[in-house]
Amino acid sequence: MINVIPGEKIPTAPLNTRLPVWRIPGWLLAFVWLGRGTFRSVVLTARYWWITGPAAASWWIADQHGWPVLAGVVAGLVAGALSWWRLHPASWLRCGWYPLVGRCRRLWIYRRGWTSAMTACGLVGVHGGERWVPRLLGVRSNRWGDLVTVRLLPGQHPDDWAKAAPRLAYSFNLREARAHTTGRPDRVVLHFVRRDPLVGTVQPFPVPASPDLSHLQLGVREDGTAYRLRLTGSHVLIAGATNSGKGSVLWSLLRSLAGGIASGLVEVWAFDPKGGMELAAGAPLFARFAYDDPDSMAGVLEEAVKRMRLRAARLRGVARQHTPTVDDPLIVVVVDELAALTAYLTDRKVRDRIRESLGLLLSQGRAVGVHVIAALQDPRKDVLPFRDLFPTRIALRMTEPEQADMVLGDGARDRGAMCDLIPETSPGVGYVVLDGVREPVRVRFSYLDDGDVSDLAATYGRGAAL
Ligand SMILES: Nc1ncnc2c1ncn2[C@@H]1O[C@H](COP(=O)(O)OP(=O)(O)OP(=O)(O)O)[C@@H](O)[C@H]1O
Repeated sequence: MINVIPGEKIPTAPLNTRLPVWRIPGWLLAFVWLGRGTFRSVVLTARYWWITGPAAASWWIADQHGWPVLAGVVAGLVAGALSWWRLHPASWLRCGWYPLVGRCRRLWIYRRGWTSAMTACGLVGVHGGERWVPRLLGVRSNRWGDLVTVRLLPGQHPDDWAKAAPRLAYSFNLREARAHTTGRPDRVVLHFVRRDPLVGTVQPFPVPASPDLSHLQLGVREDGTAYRLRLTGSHVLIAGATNSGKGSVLWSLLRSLAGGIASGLVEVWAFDPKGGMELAAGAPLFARFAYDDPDSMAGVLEEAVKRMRLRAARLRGVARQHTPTVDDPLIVVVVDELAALTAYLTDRKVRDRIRESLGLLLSQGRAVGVHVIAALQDPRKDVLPFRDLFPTRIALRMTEPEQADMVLGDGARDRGAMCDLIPETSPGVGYVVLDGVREPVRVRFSYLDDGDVSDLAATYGRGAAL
């Protein structure tokens, strides 16, 4: 029997030639090895100049001037570093300490275990019978973690690294890591978390007198920097299981707007279908406050739609984006539990009225300064039509792995949004997608206790409850 394979055969070797046998003398081999060894030593000396440079200088000083002089120079350098740290800690940390930590961790932690970690996590490529390990390009450290830049191998995608990131973290004896894309398509940055800045409660931030609607500070990111939300031209959906801290997101947002509420530039219309439990303490901050009675909530929402339509008619042909003024303020519609209005209501007529109004506000409100901020416990299909109308989405702790994708978009969990793994002991921690950044970012929102909420209402409230 003959096997006939329909295809082109790839020759094992393009040209079969028999090479003559060369006899290489031993002295030539020794010479080549010596040359290679010298070249490698020079490369290593140059690469690790920050170790070889000071070592050579110390040796020279000790040789030329003796050990006491070397001890004096070292003491002087330590004193200089200490005074720099005392006088200007920020620049010392940025330009002195963290670069040194980054170099040491690159050498001692990442370089040492690199090949074994890459192999164990399936990131090694095989080509022509040889194994190729991705190149480690650099390590930058800060107070909270290390940013490790890596060059991708042909055929790799940043998603491969995002999936492997949790296992890489454990390979380097850390708990968390995330992979981020960079401006260059051949690189990824692995963010290894050494100390979690989100472990402790984040205190409320100072209230700006006039809120910057494109940079409202609501929390802290896992690299220790501030998380700022862009409300201009957006609606915000906050999803999370019960006790995940949805209230803290709402209150952080209301606090960041409080200066505008007091000056009349911002009007908050609050809806608390759970009977006013969550939002009642802030009633003086709200221009409208509807709770409990679905019929009255439907009425207030219809009023918001009317305002939006009048404003849209006024702005048509004049401006493409509304600018808030005291006479024509920004309207922020806050809904504490969206599904209670759109899915769980038994009165079908009222539910349809509410659905229609919300749909109109969400689809037409952004440009005319009417923004919806809604919290949601269960991001299932009942609220699906509305979910897609929220450009900004925040996913707190969830009960099911697939819920992160439902809120933040397909593939969000694979890219690092492990909402189901957020511990119950970390309320207010969640994931957000930032403008222009592919991978979700972990943040913790500031927490206002009952006293903070009452103070906020007393200081910035306008007292117009329905
Ligand atoms: N950002 C935060 N930092 C620290 N603790 C928080 C934070 N947010 C909430 N908590 C704590 O978690 C508890 C539950 O928070 P919260 O009521 O905001 O959750 P929720 O998601 O709104 O719950 P529910 O769905 O039941 O309304 C709070 O009483 C508070 O003790």
